[in-house]
Amino acid sequence: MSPADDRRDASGRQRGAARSQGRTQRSAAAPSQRRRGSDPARTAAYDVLRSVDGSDAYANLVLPPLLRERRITGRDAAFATELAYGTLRLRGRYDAVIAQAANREVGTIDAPALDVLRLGAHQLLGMRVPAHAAVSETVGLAREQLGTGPSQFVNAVLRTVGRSSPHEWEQRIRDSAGDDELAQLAVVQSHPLWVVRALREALVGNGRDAGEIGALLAADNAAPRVTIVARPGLAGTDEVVEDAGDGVGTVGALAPTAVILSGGDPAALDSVRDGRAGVQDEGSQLVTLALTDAPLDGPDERWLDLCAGPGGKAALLAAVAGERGARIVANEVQPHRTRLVEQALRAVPADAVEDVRTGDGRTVGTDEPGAYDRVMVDAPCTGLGALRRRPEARWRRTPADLASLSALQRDLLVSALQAVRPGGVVAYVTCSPHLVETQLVVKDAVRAVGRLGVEVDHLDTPAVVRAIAPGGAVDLDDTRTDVQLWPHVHGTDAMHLTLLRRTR
Ligand SMILES: C[S@@+](CC[C@H](N)C(=O)[O-])C[C@H]1O[C@@H](n2cnc3c(N)ncnc32)[C@H](O)[C@@H]1O
Repeated sequence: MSPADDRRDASGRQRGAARSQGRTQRSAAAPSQRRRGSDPARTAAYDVLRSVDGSDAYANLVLPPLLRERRITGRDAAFATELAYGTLRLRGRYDAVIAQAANREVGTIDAPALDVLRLGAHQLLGMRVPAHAAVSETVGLAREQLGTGPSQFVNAVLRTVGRSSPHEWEQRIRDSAGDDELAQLAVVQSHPLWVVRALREALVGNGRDAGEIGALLAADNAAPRVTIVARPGLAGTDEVVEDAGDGVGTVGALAPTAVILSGGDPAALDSVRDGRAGVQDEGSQLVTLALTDAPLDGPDERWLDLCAGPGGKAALLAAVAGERGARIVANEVQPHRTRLVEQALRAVPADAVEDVRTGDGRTVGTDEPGAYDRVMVDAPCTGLGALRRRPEARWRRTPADLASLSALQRDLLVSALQAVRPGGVVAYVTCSPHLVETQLVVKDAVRAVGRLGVEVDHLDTPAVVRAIAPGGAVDLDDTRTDVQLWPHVHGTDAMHLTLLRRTR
């Protein structure tokens, strides 16, 4: 268990460069508000955990408006974010610690008290907040939210947690998981066991070493870097780097459109505000550019994004289409997400966008057979490749999701292969490396369209991807025709990409 950062002040806030340079930014709340009751940042993190547990909310949708509404900014906002997201990611690990420290199953602890304990455990074991501050502030939160009785329980359990080091707790919870190495990894690296097994199979199925599983799980537990896409023809990477300020932005190593930020608020950048750039994982950029660069036979004028919401890939596709004199149709099944696509496309020249529409992508292939030159299928999936970004997702998904999602994925890919004309190309993309959602879906869909008289070639996807990356140095399995990216190898989400060219 490696602490996220050990430079914390007595209240637990990170002591960063800004502070040493005298550029500290305090909460916008008045001092009287800041000190009244428990700490606003911890209360915000607690409220996020309660919404996630109690109302099935998504942390990344709940936290930002809550911080804005309570006027929590600067270091306090960063602390609340790390506390909420880190606690959600490492919930499995902390529950094992809490069960031992409380000497009872976590299922017997009231859910609100358990959330407070998880927050306390993350401060003590994951954030290296000084023990006295972590315990007293968290007990104060428990007293305010739950009353005196529960706060005494929280106090006793957190004192026990704080008496041992992160390393000692790791040893204990590993021992409690028995002899199975994957079960030990599941508890120490805080992933459901079925996810650990599926990710290990995905590594092996993509020609990687099963022994990488520990590094992959650890990478899922680290906060992802903020990555910006500079949309071609609208903004250059140099412009975004300059916009980000001194030493904050560096150009990505994988996608020529990517800028990695070391800090700051991406929404504050001019280019992001006006839609010439956007926040987008570098792997997502790479797979999108791969579709635009995949070799095709014949005209290259009309592109389709079949599952476009909220529009990150559509905006990149449209920017490239604009440069090449092509135009895109963006389709999305959920009306509110179609509106997000429109918003994402606001800076793209109007003649690069033919239509943004709401519809079921599964019928496009029969409604408009052979109508497109390039088609993106960024299919709805379990998101097991983006666990860094969606802190609670790993606890929500179940193996049962795979059956319904893979049937939908297959139908969407079949539709795309009918919608593309012979000679055109289709990109099948997921932010999951699960073999059922990737290799098996492609195999099933290719077989299914074969029965409809549609034939396809597998393009050399690694070669297309390598040609895009500056310097070409991407660690890929060249014995395969598809590409699987990994957080622990590429620093991206675990995006899957298969490029197919229709031949008949
Ligand atoms: C992985 S997301 C796409 C992300 C998007 N390409 C981006 O980069 O912003 C999958 C999308 O597919 C949509 N979807 C689900 N079922 C669909 C269907 N039958 N037809 C079209 N879109 C569908 C979901 O609503 C979701 O917005």
